[in-house]
Amino acid sequence: MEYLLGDEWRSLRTAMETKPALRGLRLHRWTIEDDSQFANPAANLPDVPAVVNHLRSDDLYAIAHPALLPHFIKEQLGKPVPWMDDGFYIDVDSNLGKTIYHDAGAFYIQEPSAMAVASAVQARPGERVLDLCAAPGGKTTALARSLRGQGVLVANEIHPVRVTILAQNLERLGVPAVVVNESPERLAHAWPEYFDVVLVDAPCSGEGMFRKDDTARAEWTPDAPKVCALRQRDILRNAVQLVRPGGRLVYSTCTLNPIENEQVAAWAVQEFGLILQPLPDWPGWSSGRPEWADDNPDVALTRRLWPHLGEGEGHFVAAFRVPNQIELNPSTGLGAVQDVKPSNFDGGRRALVMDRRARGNRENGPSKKGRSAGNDQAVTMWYGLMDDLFTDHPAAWNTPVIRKGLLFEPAPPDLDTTGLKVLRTGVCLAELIGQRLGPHHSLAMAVNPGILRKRVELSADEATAYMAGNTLDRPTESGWNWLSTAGSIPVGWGKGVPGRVNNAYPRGLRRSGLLT
Ligand SMILES: C[S@@+](CC[C@H](N)C(=O)[O-])C[C@H]1O[C@@H](n2cnc3c(N)ncnc32)[C@H](O)[C@@H]1O
Repeated sequence: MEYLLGDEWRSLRTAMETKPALRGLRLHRWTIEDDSQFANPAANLPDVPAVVNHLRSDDLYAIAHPALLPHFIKEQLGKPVPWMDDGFYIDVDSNLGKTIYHDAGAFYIQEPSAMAVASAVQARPGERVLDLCAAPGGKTTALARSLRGQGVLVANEIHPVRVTILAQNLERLGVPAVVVNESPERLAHAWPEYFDVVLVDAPCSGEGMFRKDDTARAEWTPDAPKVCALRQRDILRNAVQLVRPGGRLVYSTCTLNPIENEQVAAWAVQEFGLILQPLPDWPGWSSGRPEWADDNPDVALTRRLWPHLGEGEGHFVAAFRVPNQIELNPSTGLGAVQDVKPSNFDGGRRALVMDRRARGNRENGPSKKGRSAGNDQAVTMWYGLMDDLFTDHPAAWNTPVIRKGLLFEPAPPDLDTTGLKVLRTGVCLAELIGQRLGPHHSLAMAVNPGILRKRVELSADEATAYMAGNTLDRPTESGWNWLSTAGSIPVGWGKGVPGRVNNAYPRGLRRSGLLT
């Protein structure tokens, strides 16, 4: 970096060595945009169904809704992160991660520069979006919020342990995504050209995280950038095949060297004919450096977030449009990875023209696999449970997918998941406990409150007791009740019996002493 940056190197070094890493959060279930209308705390909270309708036309999830932010949260929000709606800086010592609001998925704690990535994706309601390297889920949850519950969201993570952390975070934030544990290559074969937009938030050498993360520093080696760049090119080769003609591909890293940044972006332009798209100039963002790659002037459309120029850690983002017809290099060759000192790319490329439009997408109905008499009985119980819980429900819930005693929302009808390692096809709706069927915690976190028959709003102290696993001593309607706090932020299910509410909060999630 000293060689590349010249005099500027000293500022970067000082920023990395002497300034603390910055922290941030994104409000997920609250939004600040309509906050003014709730300026008077005595004013009634908005009626939930009306709010949901305001945000969403015909879908049934309620990821974000305007509600009064508890004081405790509001006073810990610093200045807004300019490039992310409802993104804020928070104190480095903030204890917001130890609150009931955190465990209720009301916000996601995310490093401010990392928020740049979802903002560059610009997912729109109704789009088909794939987050290809998704764990632990920071970007997936932001993408979900942009989609407002409309469209298709698939989150993939190749690592078998990290994918479960991803699934847990998506459950907590009520994100109804399909979650898969696959290699990009297998997905490229399964879902060619299915997505409007694919995000590759690539595994990288992590140099941008050096002041935040000791492990990133400890694991770095001089070879890391080149090794990572080969992997990044491999992932991109598959990612490109997942995007529909004319769709978008966003590539990001949290590292500083150009081998994994400008040079990968320039390579993708050369290799696949991708077209770099402009990205905004938010305060502290700067252009990518064509001279650190192949001098393609379009590389200046990529964006760098430098720790010494902006308020956040180091990041790189490139947004591409995928052309209508794509040329793939038939060799397995991922191309030579350049040294830091740029050399010219080999322009002569052997082209294999794939007519992407000829292949089309495969249509298929819900899988019949795994249906048995026991499953039919579970579905009958599920219909009874739905009548008990809801006044209305999405049509897809009539055909749940049943696996290992759990009932899931089916995958979107044109997304064929046969043969793939799928953790969930959508929200987990219910679980068999012995001979009985109960609503799953994921459903409590994702459901639109407007369709529920029985709801109980808990005080902050009651929510703390509930999340620690306690029974609530208060009368309520008998049977399953949906419990919420802080103006319809979900906390889970409780079963009403005379004089009290029995606790159905999953044992693995219980925590004592959460703050309010
Ligand atoms: C930078 S992290 C993703 C962070 C995530 N997008 C977020 O915002 O929370 C990169 C991820 O890529 C995964 N990964 C590693 N090797 C991979 C490969 N060959 N193909 C796809 N993903 C890979 C890692 O396990 C890791 O979870």
